[in-house]
Amino acid sequence: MTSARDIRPRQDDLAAQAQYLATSPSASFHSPSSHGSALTRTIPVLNAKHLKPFATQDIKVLLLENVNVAGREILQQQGYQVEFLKSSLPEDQLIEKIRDVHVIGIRSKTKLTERVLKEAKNLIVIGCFCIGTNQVDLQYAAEQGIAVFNSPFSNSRSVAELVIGEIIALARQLGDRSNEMHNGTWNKVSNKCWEIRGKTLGIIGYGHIGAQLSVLAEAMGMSVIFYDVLNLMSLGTARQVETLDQLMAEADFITCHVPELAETKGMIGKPQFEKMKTGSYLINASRGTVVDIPALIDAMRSGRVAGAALDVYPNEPAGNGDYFNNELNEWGNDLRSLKNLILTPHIGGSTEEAQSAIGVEVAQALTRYVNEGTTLGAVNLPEVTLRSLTMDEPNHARVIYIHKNIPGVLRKVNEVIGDHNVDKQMTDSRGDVAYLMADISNVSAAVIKDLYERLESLNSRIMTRILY
Ligand SMILES: NC(=O)c1ccc[n+]([C@@H]2O[C@H](COP(=O)([O-])OP(=O)(O)OC[C@H]3O[C@@H](n4cnc5c(N)ncnc54)[C@H](O)[C@@H]3O)[C@@H](O)[C@H]2O)c1
Ligand SMILES: O=C(O)CC[C@@H](O)C(=O)O
Repeated sequence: MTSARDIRPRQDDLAAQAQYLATSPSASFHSPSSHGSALTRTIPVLNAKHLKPFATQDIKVLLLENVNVAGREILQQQGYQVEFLKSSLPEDQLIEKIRDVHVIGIRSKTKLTERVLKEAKNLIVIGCFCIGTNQVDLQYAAEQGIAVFNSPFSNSRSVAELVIGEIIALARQLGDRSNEMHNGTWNKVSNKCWEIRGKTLGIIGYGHIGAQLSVLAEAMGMSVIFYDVLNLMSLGTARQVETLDQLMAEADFITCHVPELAETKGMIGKPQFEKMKTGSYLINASRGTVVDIPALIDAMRSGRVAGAALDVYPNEPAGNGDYFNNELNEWGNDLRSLKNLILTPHIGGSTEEAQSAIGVEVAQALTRYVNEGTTLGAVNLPEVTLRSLTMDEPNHARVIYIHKNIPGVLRKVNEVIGDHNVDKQMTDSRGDVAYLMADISNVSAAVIKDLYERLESLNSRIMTRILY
């Protein structure tokens, strides 16, 4: 039995359910991941009972944007109905599809706005198979009781390696020399081509990617400075600077690794370019809104910026093809006309290693959430977990009550569950939303139905699920 959102309860009695669970195909769920994924955050319980709130084949999953096969397989092995599409969908088609599904998996392109999520009447969980979660209205999702998971660092190394490659490529004008050779021109020059040894790298945003990059850059003889809103421990001999202006003025190479936020929108614009040293370089592999591209074009034309690498853009196509044109971004042709400018199609995290690690990590988080209600790693709900029920506890039920964080709720919930034997319980809140999990023993199907209906009738209710 689960939420009022219309996933219907199985009619089996509990004994039959236990029998079904014992032979469930979900054994892979507890197998260890080779990439140290989120799974390692939970302690596996021997003889754990796999809670299945409903026939797994009734769970509908929509995967967009070519989610990696490793993730797809984990969801398919659960018995869920998995629909897979290579690209994202236009909003009207997305709304049509999302009405029907319980789980959606996306990457950076699909925008799950309030308008889209309003139509998602059955949705219980969103998986962002990437780092960024700016494409989802996290607050609105939380208010609807929809959990959101991502993969916080599985592609960080891939991005850091790409940036290292770009620093050298820009310093040596590799893109231009290669283009010339492709066009039959031999142009053997050293003018304004540099070693990176001894140069200063300025990192904006010293999180997972920025810190990884810092270590790699120092290993190649660069000096590293960084700017971050948080006061952070510097790795190696890197040095935190106090202002963005200071970083812009000191660095030879500047690279952006901040999330898309209201405060980071247009954070590198005309005033910042004017602070840069003449002949310095800019790299952006964070989000397309962080750099003002017309201002970059001006700075490159004036010679202030000697080269740049862009991996992300304010508007990106839904899928692969001939779409990077002026219709998408009006400055496209101006950008293409510039020398020593590396343009890549948002591939910072696109390596085999990163994509399969992300696939496994996010698919496991989704499976754990659907089957056990565990929110560890959720980016918009409080992190709540209870140790797994075991096969020796066949008549237990797990109550999950997602509710508004208002005074007096726990008293009312305890009036409902307090007549039963509550083995364990955990509750936590995050902003306006709270998440309660309680394991109750010796319950019959009739009791479960009664508990469910009483919790659903409370005015604090956002979503009730009972797993057994
Ligand atoms: N190109 C790609 O394929 C690709 C791949 C992965 C991530 N990304 C993007 O890169 C971003 C950074 O990734 P991460 O894993 O390093 O994130 P992170 O959260 O680990 O680090 C971000 C850092 O930015 C800092 N920050 C936030 N706002 C800031 C501001 N206004 N000024 C200065 N610093 C600020 C934070 O304090 C934090 O230290 C992601 O949010 C994502 O959008 C792109
Ligand atoms: O794979 C993607 O679409 C996004 C990659 C990257 O920007 C991320 O946020 O992890």
